[in-house]
Amino acid sequence: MAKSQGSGRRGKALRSDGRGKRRGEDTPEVSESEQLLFGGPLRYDMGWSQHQNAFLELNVRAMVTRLPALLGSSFRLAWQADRRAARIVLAAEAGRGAAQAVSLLAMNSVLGRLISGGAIGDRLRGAVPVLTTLAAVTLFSALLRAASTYATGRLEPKVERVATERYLERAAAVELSAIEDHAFHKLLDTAQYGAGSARRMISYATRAVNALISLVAAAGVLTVLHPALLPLLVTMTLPSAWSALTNARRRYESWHTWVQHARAGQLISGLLTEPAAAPEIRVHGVGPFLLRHFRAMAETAEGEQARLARLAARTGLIAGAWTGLATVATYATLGGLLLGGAMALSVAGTAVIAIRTGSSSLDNMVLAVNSLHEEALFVGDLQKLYVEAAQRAIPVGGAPLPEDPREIRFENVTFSYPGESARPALDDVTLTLPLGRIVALVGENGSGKTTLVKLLAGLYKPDGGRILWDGVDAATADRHQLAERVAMLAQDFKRWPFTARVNVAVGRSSAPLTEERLAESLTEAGAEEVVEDLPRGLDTLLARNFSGGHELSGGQWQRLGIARAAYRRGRILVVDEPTAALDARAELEVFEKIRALASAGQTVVLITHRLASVRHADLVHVLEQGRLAESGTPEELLASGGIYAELYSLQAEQFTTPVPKAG
Ligand SMILES: Nc1ncnc2c1ncn2[C@@H]1O[C@H](COP(=O)(O)OP(=O)(O)OP(=O)(O)O)[C@@H](O)[C@H]1O
Repeated sequence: MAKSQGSGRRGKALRSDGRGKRRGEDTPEVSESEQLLFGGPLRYDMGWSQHQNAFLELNVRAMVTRLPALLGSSFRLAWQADRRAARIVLAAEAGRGAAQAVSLLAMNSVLGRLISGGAIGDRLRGAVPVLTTLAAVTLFSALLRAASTYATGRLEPKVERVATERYLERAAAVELSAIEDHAFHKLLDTAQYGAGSARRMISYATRAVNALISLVAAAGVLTVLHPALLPLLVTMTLPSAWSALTNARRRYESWHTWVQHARAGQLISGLLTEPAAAPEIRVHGVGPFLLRHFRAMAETAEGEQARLARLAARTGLIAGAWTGLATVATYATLGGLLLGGAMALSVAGTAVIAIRTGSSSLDNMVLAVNSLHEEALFVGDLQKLYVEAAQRAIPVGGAPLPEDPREIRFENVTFSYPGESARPALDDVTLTLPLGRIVALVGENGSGKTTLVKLLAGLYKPDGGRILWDGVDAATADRHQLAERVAMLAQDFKRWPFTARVNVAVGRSSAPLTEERLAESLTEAGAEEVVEDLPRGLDTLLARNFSGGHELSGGQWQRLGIARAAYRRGRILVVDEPTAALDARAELEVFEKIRALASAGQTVVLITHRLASVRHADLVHVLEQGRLAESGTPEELLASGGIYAELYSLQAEQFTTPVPKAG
């Protein structure tokens, strides 16, 4: 990656993973492994392309013109995080620059006195006051350096924390549709590097400011000594600036080209160690297959590193030769000025020191600005995310929803997921969910049941039609209130890697945890036994990968999930396939519990394929291909001989049809 200094996560990604064979130096091909994983050479746009060319356009002129903007944005980041520390850094760095100018002038005076005529003792005595000043300035500069180091050390983690917190806060506040949107997710991915970059920008900006001030000091002193000396400083420093920029640009280009390869390598190494893949890796012997691909990728990565090293060595040689020539020219000019009597020996001595200081400052500045520019690209992604996340945030406020609505009505609701699909997930659906009852949603796979409850919970907005809570349109309602009234046990509910207690109480994490409510919820869900069997009861960590962690079976998790939904105490309880992982006895028990919840006045919206369990529902809506096909009580639907009756008898037949004898 194009890191000019330090390692950084992006540099690491390329070092550990790599690149494939090359057609030419700048047009690398993609390895077989990469094609295997992503289905084609570099078609997978990683989102980096947003600033792909920004860095490639960078040259000495661009670097200089962009410097004020870069320093400005670093300062803004620092200012937002800690104003006091930002002021200290700025003042200390300005002070150090001034101290450097004073030191150079003092040095000139010391040399002048030492070289002048007279007894050596007198000359030394004459230099003492200036030497004392020099010592005081050096001490002052050291103190300033310490202050700057301390303040930068305080600033950096704060800047990163502020940026990360804002990133996470904004990411958590966007609509579900944004999280599921491929483009937004890509931005989320890219922007995650922004906070680290913001942190690094602080130290690079400090270095750049410091180098800039000492450069100005050295240049100022040189101009005072002799106007011909300034161009010499520039000539000596240009080669290293060119070499630093060329190498950085190459690394950046290489990283852009190989970022996907790096990700593929990481993906493979992750697969080899993750617990979820472990059984199949062992039983199906997938390990050697994955390892083979990993090795191939690592080898191509090494090849890329070698190529970059070769080019860097060549550039270094050219720059070294150029610097050597420039140095000879500089000293020859100084010699000429001395010989011609245009410059005193003491001035020449100071000039040599100033040129050395100035050229090392310029070197440092090039490196710092180079890195600053690169980090700024990633901070730019983060800022873009902030803006987009704010645009896609769940709205705050809205019309109040009735506390205890009598019914929720879907009126001609149509909804399609983004992307291509043959038909809408919900197509002109009109139905009613009377509150305080059990309403079952039934239908074949993909008929739109889960989509319907997601719309009910406000996770998506209808493309057409309305969802009315006693006449209040959910689209304009207060989303916070809407979520408050819903408890949801999704099909793929989250198995939080926390304790059993937290896994239940997370159902309402905004309120303080109450043991009484926890115990009630466990009873309502029939999950007491699950907890009793845990080695440390409710305090057992449910994350097998941690020491002391424990894993539950699918059915046990499902009971905890029901307990979580019960703990939430939402007016409407949505349960999507609550018994899929339960044994027959547990299933009966869970439906009993759900019935009990409904008779306590809670509305239950139940999605299940187990039609025997639907018999106890007050109302059944049957969906087919996104449309409402039938509605009624289970008895009415059975009597009408429609889809429900057909699915019901298919399931019933499974138990009554004799199993054909083998052979
Ligand atoms: N997040 C999503 N993005 C895109 N399409 C989706 C998404 N979720 C569901 N779909 C599509 O929407 C349609 C309805 O899916 P839905 O999950 O609502 O069906 P379902 O009736 O709950 O199915 P099942 O019984 O299998 O759970 C399907 O065609 C599915 O492919």
